[in-house]
Amino acid sequence: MTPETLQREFDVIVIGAGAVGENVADRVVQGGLTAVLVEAELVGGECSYWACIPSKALLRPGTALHGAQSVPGAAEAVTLTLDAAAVLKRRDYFTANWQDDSQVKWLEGAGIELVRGHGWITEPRTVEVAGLDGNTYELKARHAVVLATGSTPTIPPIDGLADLQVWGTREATSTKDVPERLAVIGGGVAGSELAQAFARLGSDVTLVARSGLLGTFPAEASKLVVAGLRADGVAVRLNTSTESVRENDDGTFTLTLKDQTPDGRTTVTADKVLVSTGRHPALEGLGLESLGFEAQDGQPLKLTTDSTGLVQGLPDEEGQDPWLYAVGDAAGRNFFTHQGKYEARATGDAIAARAKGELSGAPAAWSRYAQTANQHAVPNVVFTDPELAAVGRSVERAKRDGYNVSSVELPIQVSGSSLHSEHYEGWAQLVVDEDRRVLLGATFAGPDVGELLHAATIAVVGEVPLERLWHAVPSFPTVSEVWLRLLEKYGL
Ligand SMILES: Cc1cc2nc3c(=O)[nH]c(=O)nc-3n(C[C@H](O)[C@H](O)[C@H](O)COP(=O)(O)OP(=O)(O)OC[C@H]3O[C@@H](n4cnc5c(N)ncnc54)[C@H](O)[C@@H]3O)c2cc1C
Ligand SMILES: NC(=O)c1ccc[n+]([C@@H]2O[C@H](COP(=O)([O-])OP(=O)(O)OC[C@H]3O[C@@H](n4cnc5c(N)ncnc54)[C@H](O)[C@@H]3O)[C@@H](O)[C@H]2O)c1
Repeated sequence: MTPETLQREFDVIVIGAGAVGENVADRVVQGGLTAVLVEAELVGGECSYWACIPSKALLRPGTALHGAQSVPGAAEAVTLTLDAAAVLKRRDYFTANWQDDSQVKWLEGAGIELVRGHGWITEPRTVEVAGLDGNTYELKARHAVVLATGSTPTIPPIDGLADLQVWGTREATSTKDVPERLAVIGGGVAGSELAQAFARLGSDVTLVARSGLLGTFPAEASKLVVAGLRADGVAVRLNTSTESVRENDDGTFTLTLKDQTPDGRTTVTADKVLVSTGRHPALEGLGLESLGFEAQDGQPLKLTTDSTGLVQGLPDEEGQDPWLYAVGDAAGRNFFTHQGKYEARATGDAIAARAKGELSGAPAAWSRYAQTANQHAVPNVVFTDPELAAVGRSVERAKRDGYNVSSVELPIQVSGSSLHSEHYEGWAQLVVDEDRRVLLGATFAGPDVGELLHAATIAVVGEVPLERLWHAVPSFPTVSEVWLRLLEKYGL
């Protein structure tokens, strides 16, 4: 077939059909507009095939097994270790074997068009797509173009690394085999979760963190995860930088680590090396330079968006609505699926409202068009065992933002936690705005605390006065009773 150039017009063009792009398109169509999604790989994006879903599928069996092993009576019934092949098979099920048919079907049902290929902006409201079918598509947007292109791994400048075929999180989450020895560089969320997943699947894991583990959490919380990883046999090397990585003749890798040993250096040999040292917005090759956006100081390009996701820095056009938006990882504010989808809902609704003349200028905070929670209440859970869960401001962040802050902390020791498992260890913290006596943030660490988080998110978003929160009685005997203990310790 001779390749063709096809011209199409839509109300809204969304580049990137990850969870975030899908949600923008859905809201736009629900708002009465037409939308096309442009996707270069799989509809569903990183989260469905290489990130949240497969990583949680790899973690959950180990957490379930450890849960049973931690309860006398059940522990006696557990006589074997994880069946790695069965875990990988279940992971394959959750990623639909890296086929996106069901997501495509969903798009069809939702009335969203799909063009498969790599897209980039050629001029305002115009996107060209090098179609995977060999055709070129020239797409025009009557109202908006949305960048929902996700993020790409940031590769650290470690000697030797650039030349080697090491694992990123994609290779780790989609692996068909469990390596005998795995070295993980990066002590953030992905590194901690995947180190534990592979340790429990049978790998001999070394996790190298240049400072503390999970450094964005309070130290009392993250140290419980360090203990959990070490209990699973992970060699957690804190305050250790990776000087070089080399491939050996037998295909294994040797890392030279700079640490506090008398020699100042040690080496670790592994069959696979996972690099999980953060991500940055995927904004390259999108034609943004033609609009005047340039990367600064050798750093990856970053955009600034307003509360509706509108990209800042483009000239106003007389009589025209603004047209360029960025959401989810591409917007570079939060790298979480749930928060990206929240942004997508607000952005999709704002685009539809602007198109219908129902919204002009900036929307009111907390209206359906504004991503106000981004400033106050971003929840996140680290799915290690024990888990970490946090929402809102930390004490340090609240102080920096000028709040009159106090905090209250406790080990989680309630009837619910004793019943949950033998030797339950947990920690909880509330961050309080003393002027308004409302919560600014909360952190929980411990087995299964992820499910405690939404109560805290509601309290922060609702700005529930502590005196009223006191009347939210946690059921007995749940781990949630830690809320009562925290409020009592606070003085209520
Ligand atoms: C290992 C790992 C585990 C994670 N676990 C969690 C978790 O448990 N919970 C959580 O909330 N978050 C988690 N995250 C973060 C989460 O995966 C991301 O925040 C989320 O995927 C972002 O969604 P998105 O739609 O913005 O981007 P993506 O899912 O990356 O989708 C972007 C899409 O755009 C496409 N694209 C990019 N450029 C173009 C182009 N020029 N033309 C056409 N298509 C293009 C890509 O192919 C991709 O499909 C995890 C991340 C990692 C790495
Ligand atoms: N459960 C979840 O919600 C979940 C799970 C995994 C990933 N994610 C998201 O995916 C994103 C990427 O995850 P991630 O763990 O790669 O990022 P991250 O930002 O959580 O952690 C990156 C880690 O790498 C370290 N690092 C950076 N440069 C380094 C260098 N040169 N040498 C050694 N260490 C270095 C940082 O200090 C940090 O500890 C995160 O922002 C997170 O939001 C979320």
